Amino acid sequence: MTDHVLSVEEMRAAERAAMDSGVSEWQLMQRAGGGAADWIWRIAAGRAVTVLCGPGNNGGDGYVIAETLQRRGLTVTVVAPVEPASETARRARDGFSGEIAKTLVSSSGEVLVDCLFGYGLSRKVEGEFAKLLELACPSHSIRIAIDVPSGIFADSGEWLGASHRYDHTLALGAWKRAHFLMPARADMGNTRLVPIGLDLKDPAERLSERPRIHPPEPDSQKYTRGLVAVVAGEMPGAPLLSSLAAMHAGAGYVKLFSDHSHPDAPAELVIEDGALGEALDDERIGAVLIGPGLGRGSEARDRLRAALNSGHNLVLDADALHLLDRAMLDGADPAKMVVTPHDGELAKLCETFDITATDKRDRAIGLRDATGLTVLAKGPDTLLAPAQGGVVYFPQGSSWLSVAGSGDVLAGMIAARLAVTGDAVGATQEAVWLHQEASRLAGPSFTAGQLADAVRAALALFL
Ligand SMILES: NC(=O)C1=CN([C@@H]2O[C@H](COP(=O)(O)OP(=O)(O)OC[C@H]3O[C@@H](n4cnc5c(N)ncnc54)[C@H](O)[C@@H]3O)[C@@H](O)[C@H]2O)[C@@H](O)CC1
Ligand SMILES: [K+]
Repeated sequence: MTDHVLSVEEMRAAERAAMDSGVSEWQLMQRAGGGAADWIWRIAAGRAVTVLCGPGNNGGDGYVIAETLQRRGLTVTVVAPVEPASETARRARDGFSGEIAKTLVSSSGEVLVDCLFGYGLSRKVEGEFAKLLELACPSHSIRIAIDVPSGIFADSGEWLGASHRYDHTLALGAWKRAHFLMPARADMGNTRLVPIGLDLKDPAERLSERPRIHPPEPDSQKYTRGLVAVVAGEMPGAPLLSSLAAMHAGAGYVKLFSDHSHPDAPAELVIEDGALGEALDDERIGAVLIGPGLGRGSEARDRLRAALNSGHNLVLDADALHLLDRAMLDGADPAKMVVTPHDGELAKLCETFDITATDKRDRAIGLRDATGLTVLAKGPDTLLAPAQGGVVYFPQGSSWLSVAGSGDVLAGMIAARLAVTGDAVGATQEAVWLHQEASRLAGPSFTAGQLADAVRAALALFL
């Protein structure tokens, strides 16, 4: 299983379970160190390797890596400021046939392998360890972190001590939360998983699997293929962008409920003005999107109430997230709703619903638990807290997605996929993947309009 994302406690439990089933810690370390060495050997491509070994089993992995690479003919230097503290790490140290230095002798090198601390980091990295990283990281041209960069707290992704940038991070046995959370994620470079044969059951938290999107059924017609209603408000541009994205993301029919004139809208987009309550009273509607360009005045509030009371599947984004409160949710069905806050909107929602958590994952979970909503917390470390429980993480997306209107495009795609499938959690994941592929296809420095145009080609990659 490669999609589990484990907490430190769960990781320790998985390793204990492996040991209970007869696999020793030493065997696990051999698998971890041997698997990591395979990657490093390829990355190093003959260059000299410096391995930093800490006191715990992360350091133990380091000695296994060093011995494996040395036997394969690489020049290996091991630096270990302190003696191993665990029996298994001592055994690994004793199995290393080369010299062990206490400090870094040469101030420059080629490949750095950081095995000072893994998920056992329990406090800030200071003193000789901090100095060693300060010296070694900038002076090596390729930096590889084993399991997690030393100084990263594996459960939260925060740095305990100074941060350093790595080119590669090799996760051992299973992904940890830090592999998908900022700020850690930005400093890890390419991430790869080294399996060590753990038998992992039903993960509460996992990495989103690349989806398969199905073409319409042979007997489909425009209404059964998914009718999306995009509700506009004060500003005309954002809901138009959402509508365009929805049109390309597989919906059979997209209607924009707007009182603006929209001279730039394509002919295929049906624009209706007039009373919103009546317009939404159409049971063929598969999903409603409200929020982009909505505004925050009393009219916006009325439109949001109409959407919440419509009984349809609902995507709430942007301004709708500033207006939403407990009273508005009364009478609505949170199980049919997805909210898509970025960090600022998530903070506002947490204030509204009295959630005191400070980090992104805990806030998303807190909001989900307090409201029953499915929460997509957007950003460079987008994560999904489904109403049913658990957390879903995503592979790293393009940083070019940080452009105005990008969220409007994503919201439109979620609404489209939700109208097609009726499955809020599946639809949201499909849309995040489409968003990321569309950004790759759109090339660098795209506008949100160009991103929306690329959605159709992106969808073809998931059929
Ligand atoms: N337990 C197992 O079965 C396996 C563990 N593996 C490796 O073991 C790692 C976890 O091992 P450990 O639990 O020993 O933890 P670590 O190796 O991450 O570090 C723990 C040691 O460092 C000390 N320490 C923690 N924070 C410190 C700080 N800021 N300054 C100075 N000392 C500090 C602790 O007192 C302890 O001695 C994983 O990340 C992975 O690399 C792998 O070998 C796979 C198998
Ligand atoms: K490490």
